[in-house]
Amino acid sequence: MACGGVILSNSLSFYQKRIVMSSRVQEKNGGASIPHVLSVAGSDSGAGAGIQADLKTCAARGVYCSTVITAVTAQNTVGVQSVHAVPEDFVAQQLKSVLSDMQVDVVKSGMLPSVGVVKVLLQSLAEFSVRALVVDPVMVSTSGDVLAGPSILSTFREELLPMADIVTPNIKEASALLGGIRLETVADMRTAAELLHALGPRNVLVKGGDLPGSLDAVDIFFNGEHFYELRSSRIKTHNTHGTGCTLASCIAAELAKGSPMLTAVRVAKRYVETALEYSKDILIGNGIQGPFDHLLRLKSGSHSFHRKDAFNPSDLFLYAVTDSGMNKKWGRSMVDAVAEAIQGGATIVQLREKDVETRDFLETAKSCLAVCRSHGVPLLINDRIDVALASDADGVHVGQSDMPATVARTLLGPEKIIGVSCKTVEQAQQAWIGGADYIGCGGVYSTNTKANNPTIGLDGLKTVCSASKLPVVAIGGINASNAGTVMGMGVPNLKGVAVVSALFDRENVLAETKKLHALLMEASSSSKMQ
Ligand SMILES: Cc1ncc(COP(=O)(O)OP(=O)(O)O)c(N)n1
Ligand SMILES: Cc1ncsc1CCOP(=O)(O)O
Ligand SMILES: [Mg+2]
Repeated sequence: MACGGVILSNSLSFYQKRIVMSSRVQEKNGGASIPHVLSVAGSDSGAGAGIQADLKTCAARGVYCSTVITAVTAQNTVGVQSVHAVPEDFVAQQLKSVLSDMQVDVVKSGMLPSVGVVKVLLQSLAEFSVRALVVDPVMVSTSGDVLAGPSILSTFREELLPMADIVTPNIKEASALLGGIRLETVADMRTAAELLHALGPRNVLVKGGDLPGSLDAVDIFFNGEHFYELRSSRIKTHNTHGTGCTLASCIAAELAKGSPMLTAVRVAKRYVETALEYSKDILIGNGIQGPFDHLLRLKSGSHSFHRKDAFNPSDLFLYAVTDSGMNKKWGRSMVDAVAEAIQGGATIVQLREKDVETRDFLETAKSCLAVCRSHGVPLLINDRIDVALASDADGVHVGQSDMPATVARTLLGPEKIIGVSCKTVEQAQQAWIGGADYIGCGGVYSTNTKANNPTIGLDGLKTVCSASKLPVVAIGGINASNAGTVMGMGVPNLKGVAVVSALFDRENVLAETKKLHALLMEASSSSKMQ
């Protein structure tokens, strides 16, 4: 592949391409480049899915989006009434117009209605290199209408997927791509992800939104080495038309901004979940599946531009609590430690700084917040409501002798996350009444990190979890040797573990976080199978 005098081989990884391409952009422009996604997809007249969803998603994520229209559909919230495929040579002309002129970072493909259109796209990608290709293998609309027939499957499998940096099928699409195999469980989704990966894409995300009988929406991400089970709460709403297009274009947008693949996927899932939650009651059209509001602005009575992401209990899965003493001992800054923990799989971060000056605490909070935000990971502040407010962190964690949850809620407002430490069922009940979002329960085991903290053991943890109306994270003396036991118990409401020394009183935060993440994944999936 050649473009602008730079040869970009398909065998280069996304990261290698990023380095080569960013130097090229600087050479060409001598200035800042604008993240740019090209959406190659069908038009949806109802504007919930397709090109329209991609444009709105990229706008919401601060990324420029150009468009190549492959088909024009007449559709609404009832279904697809008619499809008019754009002639292949005209698709080719659109691709040439965009790619020969503009610096596209990532191509996202959606509806590709014929083998000819797939081939035209692949030819264009051979002529004009881009950093990444995100393939949403659209086959059937959410209303059940066929958008790409079975004749295209072998071209997808043999020619398109090997070029993809990520492919994002739902269960039906994954099954169709794999010759109709039955996909009924999360274990089946893992198998499908592995089989699809063998067809050549660098990463696979099998979306489990249609999986029956699960409370959470579970997606399986596989990068050829590791599986990640990505959970988000299932939002009760009919306004889900266009979620697949939106997820894929948000992944493309985050990649265009420079995020690593897993981060892009996590951010995209959170974005879709936030938009669905925000839009769950809006009414557009008379059909059974409505569109949602990508820009979070249309709800009647709501005129605020910014709305924080809703709290997601699955964020408690691997909860990293900082300690500047430990990080100093190992010679690293707080920001570096937090960045490594997130890279290793931490799903939420709490700054717990007992002995720092307020001004330093605030500066650290702001720097860590920038890292957390860029990865879609919430940042909480321990004890200090003032620091949380001043830094605009995502919330606070308070104990039984800190600010009561009700007061914290009044000070912070409805959108911030509040966690409360509880050792007993009564405290858990109070936390719920006070408007907390989750409880931290422990110390489960003894620890040197917090002095004079009686342990409650696994039995105490089980008792509180079973009675709690809020999601729970376990804390206290948890490390690689016992995290599996804690998560493997499979008690109700227990969503994860919070750890300090097992991550930060170690030489290699990244490796320790990865190890703990893998152990938790294994324990939680085996407890679900019991
Ligand atoms: C997730 C989580 N759970 C419990 C605690 C302990 O909070 P607290 O009881 O207020 O004790 P300190 O951490 O402030 O010493 C926590 N920090 N995080
Ligand atoms: C803050 C806190 N609250 C209860 S135990 C504890 C300390 C947990 O630290 P570690 O994970 O190092 O045992
Ligand atoms: Mg406290």
